[in-house]
Parts: sequence; C-alpha cells; structure tokens
Amino acid sequence: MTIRAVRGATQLEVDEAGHLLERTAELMQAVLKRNDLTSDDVISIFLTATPDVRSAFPAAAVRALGITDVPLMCAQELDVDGAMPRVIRLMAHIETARARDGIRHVYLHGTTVLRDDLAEDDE
Ligand SMILES: C=C(O[C@@H]1C=C(C(=O)O)C=C[C@H]1O)C(=O)O
Repeated sequence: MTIRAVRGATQLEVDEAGHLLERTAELMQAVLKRNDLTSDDVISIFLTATPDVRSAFPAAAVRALGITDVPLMCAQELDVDGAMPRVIRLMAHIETARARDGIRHVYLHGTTVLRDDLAEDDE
C-alpha cells in the first residue's frame, strides 16, 4: 500500500445548503467508488469552496456519509478573476495499491473543463 492523493470537483446549481450537501456527498462517493476505496483507506480530506459559497461547510456532507473518523478541513478557494463559480473541490489522501496513473480523479457537473488532462467523462 502507498499513500496517494485523489482530486475531485463539482459545481452547484445554486448556493443552498441541502444542494451543497447533496453534491458534495455525490462527489465523495464517486471518488471512493471509482478508486475502489472504503473510508478505512482514507487518511484525510481537504475541501474548498469558491468564495461565493456561503450556505454550508462541505465537510458536513462527508460526515453525513458516516466518515466520522477521518480528519477533514474546509477552506476558501482563491478568488481568481473569471474562475468558475459555486465550485466545491476536494483532495483526499488515501492508502492504495494503485499506481499513480491508476488513480481516477473525479470532476462532476461541468467541472471537467477545469482539468481536462485529469478528468474523465462525467458519469
Ligand atoms: C484547476 C482547478 O482549480 C484550481 C487550480 C488548480 C490547479 O491549477 O491545479 C487546483 C485547484 C484549484 O485551486 C481544479 O480544481 O482542478
């Protein structure tokens, strides 16, 4: 097993708490599923929201999935001119037997344009 990092991002239609929690949970579950991970394989999760997001802490969505024993941290993304609005990002450090190029990064709901080199088709 090796420690690796996996990235994810999703975009909100609106900045509302219920929707944010739903989209963040969807993202977290997709990151785990696409990389054959369980929460036992996760070391830590860092989440960001763009500065226009004010409705909820994305970490709450991860906890609501039952991932309660993993250190979580939320922060605000850089306020770059022209950047995509209402984006939730995550980076999870994980234990995995996968090679670096076997890690599947997850970009949902229109965010593939952020990193078309990393992102697969939105499933
Ligand atoms: C491009 C993204 O957005 C921003 C830019 C990043 C980059 O250039 O690597 C990484 C995270 C964000 O700060 C992304 O989420 O992948």
